[in-house]
Amino acid sequence: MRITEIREKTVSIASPIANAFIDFSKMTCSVVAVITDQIRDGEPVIGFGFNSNGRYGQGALMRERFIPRLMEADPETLIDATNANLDPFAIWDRMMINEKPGGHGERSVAVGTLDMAIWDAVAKIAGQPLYRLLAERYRSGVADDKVWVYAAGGYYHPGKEITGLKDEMRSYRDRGYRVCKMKIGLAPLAEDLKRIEAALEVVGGGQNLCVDANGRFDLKAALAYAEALEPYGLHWYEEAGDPLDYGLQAEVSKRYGGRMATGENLFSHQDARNLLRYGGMDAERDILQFDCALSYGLVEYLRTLDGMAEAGWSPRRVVPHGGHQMSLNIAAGLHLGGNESYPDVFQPFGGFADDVRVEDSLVGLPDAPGVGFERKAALYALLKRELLD
Ligand SMILES: O=C([O-])CC(=O)C(=O)O
Ligand SMILES: [Mg+2]
Repeated sequence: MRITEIREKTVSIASPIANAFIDFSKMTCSVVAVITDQIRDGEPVIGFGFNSNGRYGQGALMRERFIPRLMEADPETLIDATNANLDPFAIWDRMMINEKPGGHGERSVAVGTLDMAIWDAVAKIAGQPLYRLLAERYRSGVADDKVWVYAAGGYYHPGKEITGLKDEMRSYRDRGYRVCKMKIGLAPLAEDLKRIEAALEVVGGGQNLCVDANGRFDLKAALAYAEALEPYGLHWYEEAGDPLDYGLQAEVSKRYGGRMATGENLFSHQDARNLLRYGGMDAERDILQFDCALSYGLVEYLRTLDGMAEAGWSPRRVVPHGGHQMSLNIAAGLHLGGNESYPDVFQPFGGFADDVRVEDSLVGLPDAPGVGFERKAALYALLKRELLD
């Protein structure tokens, strides 16, 4: 059993939206195909991956380091003999050979993208949906059959007035989402409060609205927002300050009475552990948002979850960033607390299988081998066009 070829391409996911820190006018994304010599239904097994959103395509790192390391390895060393399958852990170790510790940045995205494709191939070789394979290997067999999801959007957009924001939030609610998320921090506080109050008119109360500052605030601004937000009783207040400023997070956690969420820009189990050690977050109340695609993949995610358990955190406190099917599989298979969803933005990467409906903010997963990319027609068409044709 061996990987015969790995292909990668950078594609555009540009759009006119902006959060408090970046606009997405030049946003790109890596897509990869890991082609194996295994045959299922008369076709070679191919695993697909992509790098979520918000970090740019990582083709150069893959081409120069990670793909050659895998292709130069003795194929026997990348096999899981017990399960007669590829070994994602051996593959991860091989990709990370001669990489120094620390400084987790763009390489974690390159490795996370390849790792997604490896797990897709592993589940396809096993003939199982990934969430079931994960539940069998790591959670005594039973996957969740439904995952809680919330609708993320509420971006700043040229020409989008308050009525546009309300229409957007209403349309998420009409599509079965209970909790919705909107951006804050690009407008001044007073204007953001008007936007929040408008959204609250349509989502049915503070418990149904999250706000996301995308790491924009210094301590003073983060606290000013915390004080202004607290009376609304929001579902959560996300990424107030710089993702690595655990001191700021600890101070805001201490002063804000509601739930906080962060972690989408922490890319290693060491960074996640530092957040839990020094960020003052509450294991009974707060939410962690690590995204496997950005943070060295599922192999590293398992280490992050182990670190959380050691610190007394349940996996139910994790609701990953990214709105993609890989995190949805991890959520169902490893019993996380839910998953982000982008009903409208970052298409065709955001969103789940075409025939999956959201009901009362819950989604099921398709009964298809792998991650389920083939069950999302627009995404599968893109992967095929860019990587296989
Ligand atoms: O705007 C972004 O970069 C995405 C984001 O923060 C989220 O989905 O929470
Ligand atoms: Mg966010």
